[in-house]
Amino acid sequence: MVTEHAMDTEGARIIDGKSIAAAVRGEVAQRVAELVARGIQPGLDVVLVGDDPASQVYVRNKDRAATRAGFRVRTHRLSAVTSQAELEALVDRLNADDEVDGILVQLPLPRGLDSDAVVRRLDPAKDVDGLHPFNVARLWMDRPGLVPCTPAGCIEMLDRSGIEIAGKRAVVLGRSLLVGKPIAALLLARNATVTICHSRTPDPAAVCREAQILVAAVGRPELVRGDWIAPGATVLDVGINRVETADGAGRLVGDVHFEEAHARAGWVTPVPGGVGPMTIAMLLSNTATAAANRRGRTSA
Ligand SMILES: Nc1nc2c(c(=O)[nH]1)N[C@@H](CN(C=O)c1ccc(C(=O)N[C@@H](CCC(=O)O)C(=O)O)cc1)CN2
Ligand SMILES: [Mg+2]
Repeated sequence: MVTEHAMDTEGARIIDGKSIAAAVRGEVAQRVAELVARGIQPGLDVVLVGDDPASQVYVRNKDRAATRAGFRVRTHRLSAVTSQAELEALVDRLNADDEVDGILVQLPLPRGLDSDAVVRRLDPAKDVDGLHPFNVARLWMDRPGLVPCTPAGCIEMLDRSGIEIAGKRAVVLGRSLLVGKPIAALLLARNATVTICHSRTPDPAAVCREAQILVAAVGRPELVRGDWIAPGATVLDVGINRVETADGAGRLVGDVHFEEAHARAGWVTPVPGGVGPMTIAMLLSNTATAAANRRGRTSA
């Protein structure tokens, strides 16, 4: 699960998101099998609006991973000219369908559609993205609820790598509803001392250098350089940025300059193969939780 290195000589230890995600998916498959054995077939409905190429890949991967884990999966593909009323009518129908345990509306929605209104329309008990205001409030109140998938995946990676959170200084770069704010809430709930940096923070490098746990989620390719990182820190890179290369093939980079981080940090997540794969694994986990909660079983 974790690649061992002696930090002084070989650099940071790599937190292998691919293998941790595979372990989580295996555990979820077990929980689904237990539900099925009790006569409950958990179901996930994924909604994709428009033809954004990245979203199409993510939705296909969600469908495939959920099917493999034993969920009944339906993917609803709507055209880019779908109206707000049509989209909300679909959400209403899925809310009312007792066989639907989880509803995921892939983001971003095409321009002109109000994603906040769509998310508010979801039944919070089926909101497996953890974005409905009810679930956001539960998170900040330290109450059990559905938690956004990528931040939940970050915590899972720390826990499964044996990295202590309580008492640590944590810095989160970015304040999005999908990642920055919820990861800050989760770290706070685990008794870290949390600072959020954003585009108006003076000298973010100096703030980041204070971090024992640094989470980068700003969508700026390789913004975080080696000298932003305290020696031995844990660095979670949530960024997934496609950059051009001389050969025209392009490549994926995170918000962190990997080689420089590797030379300074104690632990680091790669891109690809770090935080990204955890997003879908935690979606499956949330869907199993939603199914167990909705159907009156808490053991799964
Ligand atoms: N409704 C939601 N929309 C979006 C979410 C989300 O959690 N809920 N997150 C992102 C996209 N996303 C899932 O939807 C996602 C992003 C990345 C990965 C992943 O496995 N990345 C790989 C690289 C994949 C590649 O080659 O592009 C990695 O990092 O190794 C999975 C899911 C925005 N929308
Ligand atoms: Mg990654």
